[in-house]
Parts: sequence; structure tokens; C-alpha cells
Amino acid sequence: MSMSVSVRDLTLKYGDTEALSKVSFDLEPGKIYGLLGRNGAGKTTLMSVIAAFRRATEGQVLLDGKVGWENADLLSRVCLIREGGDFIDSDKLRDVFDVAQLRPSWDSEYAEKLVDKFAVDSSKRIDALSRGQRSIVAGIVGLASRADLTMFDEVHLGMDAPTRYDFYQELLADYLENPRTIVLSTHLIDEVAKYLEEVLIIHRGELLRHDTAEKLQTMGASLTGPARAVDEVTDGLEVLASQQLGSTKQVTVSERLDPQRRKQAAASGIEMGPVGLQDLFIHLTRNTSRE
Ligand SMILES: Nc1ncnc2c1ncn2[C@@H]1O[C@H](COP(=O)(O)OP(=O)(O)OP(=O)(O)O)[C@@H](O)[C@H]1O
Repeated sequence: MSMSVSVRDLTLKYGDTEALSKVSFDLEPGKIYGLLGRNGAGKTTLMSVIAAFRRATEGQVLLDGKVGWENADLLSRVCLIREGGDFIDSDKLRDVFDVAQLRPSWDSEYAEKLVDKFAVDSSKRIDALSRGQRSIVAGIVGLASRADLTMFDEVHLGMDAPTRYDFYQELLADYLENPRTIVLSTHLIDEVAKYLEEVLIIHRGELLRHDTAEKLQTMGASLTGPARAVDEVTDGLEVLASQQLGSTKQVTVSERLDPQRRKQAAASGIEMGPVGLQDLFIHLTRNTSRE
């Protein structure tokens, strides 16, 4: 099973800080979503409100059409894994699993399989694990919870590159066998882009974009060539970034070129290329960090 999420005009204030401002979107059940945003954009806050760790200041979150706040049955189907896993330092793996198995969908057999696969030392206390090992335990709890809505908030932190690769492969394989709604928040955009079906970009507490990963990956264009010709071809388009070296100009625009502009660009000796999700994200959110 999986779960739908409807976020409506969600505002969350920490005192005077408005971390989320009237955010609205819908997540369909059974998809993998990427939640992107710069430091302080509001990602953790958003997931915390969806999981009812925090109460919205205004607006609402509906899980399968119902208010999640104080609805224990509904919330038992939601799993938010935050950085470091929110574990008790003195606990060992068994204690962590004892708590995790309170969730009805918990799969102990699968959890044990993952412990073997990721070679977790179950004899150690949580505070004796390295940062990466702790993240692996958090990842295992998230996967084996098999919650209808599973959200990973930068679960990769501290994991080395091969472990991250194995983790995302495992996530994908298990998701295909046990479809559920998954939200991945990460700064390693290029690394996870191929696993995402849809992407939400949060910027300064507001929803900047929500689109399919495919559309975002292919929506922009990068043009490099003689400055005048580049200016002519990109006239009227939204320019995300521009730099010039001598008479050569490189411009990034936010949409794909139509066939006529492509033809004109090719005839003018302009090189064209895709922008890619990470570069698009950088351009869309550049120079406007929250702090
Ligand atoms: N407990 C808190 N008290 C006060 N302000 C907070 C608190 N938690 C977060 N904030 C503020 O809310 C805003 C959003 O923070 P949040 O942690 O949601 O961002 P984020 O997108 O997860 O950032 P990062 O990528 O750096 O983890 C920031 O301005 C942050 O300083």
C-alpha cells in the first residue's frame, strides 16, 4: 500500500521565522519524490509537519484525505527518518529494532537481511558507531519499516559513495516489490536524480517548482557561441545564467529551444546542451539563500 499527501496553504513559524509560507502541493501514492532545497529552505520542517512531528501554524496536511495530526492509526503508516535516525545513544541495534517493530508494517526478516548486506556490527552501541554506520542503521529502519509514506531526510550523510549506491539500489528494488510513497531529501542531486519520478524544489519556505524529474532534467538548455548570435537566439527566453569571455557567450535558459531556435542556433555555430537537474537547481536558487 501507499499513501497520498495533500499539503494545503501550509505555513510554519518558529517564533518570528517563517520556515514555510503557504505551501501547497499533492503527492500521488506510489511514487518516489525528490525534495530539493538549499540550506535552510524548509525541507526538514516540511517533512516534520507531514509526519506530525510538528503542528502547522496555518494550513493543513491530509494523508489519504484525512488529517494526520493525533491520528495514531494513520501516523503508524508514516515513517520519517531524520539525519542520524533520532536514536538513543546507549541503545544497540536490537533496541532500535524493538522500537521500530511497533510499526505494523515492520519486516524483521528484511531488516536482518539488510544488517547482513550492510555489515552492521550489532554488538555496538549506537554512540560507538561511525557517522556513516549510524546513517546505515537509519536507512535500514526506514526501508524495513515499509511504511506507506516513507521520508528520508538526508539519510545518506556520512555514507561513503559505494554504500550510498547500494542504499539507493536497495531502496529502488524494495520499492518496486513493495510500492509505497517515498520522499527523499538530499543535496546530492545528480546522484539520486535517476531514481526520482517527481521533484519538488523548496526555496525560502515556498514551493518553487513541482514537476516530473524527466521534465526538469530536460527543460533547460545551455548555449555557447558568438555573443551576438547567442543573444539573438535566446531573445525573449528566461535567462538563468550568463557569462561572457571575450566574444564568446554562454547562456543557460530555463526552457528547451523550439525547433526554429535550434535551427537558428546551429546555423550560427552555437553549441547546445542539456542543463541537468543539479545545474538547473543551482541556477534557479542562486544568490537567494535564506540566511
Ligand atoms: N527549531 C527551530 N527553531 C527556530 N528556527 C528553526 C528551527 N528549525 C529550523 N529553523 C529555521 O527554519 C528554516 C528552515 O529550516 P529547515 O531545517 O527546515 O531547512 P532545511 O531545508 O532542512 O535545511 P538544510 O538543508 O540545511 O538541512 C531555517 O531558517 C531554520 O533556521
